[in-house]
Amino acid sequence: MTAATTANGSHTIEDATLTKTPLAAPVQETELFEELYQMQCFRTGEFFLKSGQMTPIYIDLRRIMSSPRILRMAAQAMCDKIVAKNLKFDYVVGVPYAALPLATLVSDILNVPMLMKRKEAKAYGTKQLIEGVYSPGGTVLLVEDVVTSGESIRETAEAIRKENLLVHDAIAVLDRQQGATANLAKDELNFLSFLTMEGVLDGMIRKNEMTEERKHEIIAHLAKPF
Ligand SMILES: O=P(O)(O)OC[C@H]1O[C@H](OP(=O)(O)OP(=O)(O)O)[C@H](O)[C@@H]1O
Repeated sequence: MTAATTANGSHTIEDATLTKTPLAAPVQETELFEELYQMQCFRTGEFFLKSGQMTPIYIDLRRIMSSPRILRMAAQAMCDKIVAKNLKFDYVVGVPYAALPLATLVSDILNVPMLMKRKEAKAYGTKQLIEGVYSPGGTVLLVEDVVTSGESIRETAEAIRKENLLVHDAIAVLDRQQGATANLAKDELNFLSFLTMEGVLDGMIRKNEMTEERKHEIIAHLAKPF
């Protein structure tokens, strides 16, 4: 391993001994839905989101860290999309906190270095908001678990751009389809997801846990501004 020092004293780590982990067979949407369903990641009822909005369906992907196999499958699904879209980046950053385990695996599968963005800078130590080894001008790919408004991605991109890093793309396991794509485009962020809310609701219909009528009610509810 070699560490190259740049003009401002930051480093890049180059490890010629690392090779990319071969990608497994592409993950299918229905396959990942089934695993998330079995892990009880989809809950109907009344829940409140970060935005304060009530939602009749809550999607909790934090649960999957308790299954290394499913966590890896979700990361692999994003990697399939990253490779298919030919996204170019030098670092992977998870949107804290829920996406950190996913970002770690994306970094591992694609053999691209990871950085970590803190929610708040510490008042001691180096006081850095972005942890890890990087060079200004590098490009970051943001990784999320579930996206609602896209605000958490936007905040993370803003902090990263302040460090003179570039961000063009963000990818999530699941898009709740509540305006994130359009919101993020305003900040010149291209947003992709592997699963969608509509896909989840269709999966729940297949499980006889939802009717078509209820699906349309939920989609109409989620389309309301918040
Ligand atoms: O698109 P948004 O409207 O920003 O909502 C999505 C964000 O909300 C959740 O995180 P949360 O804020 O609950 O924090 P956590 O990841 O620390 O659990 C989720 O993990 C996303 O980061």
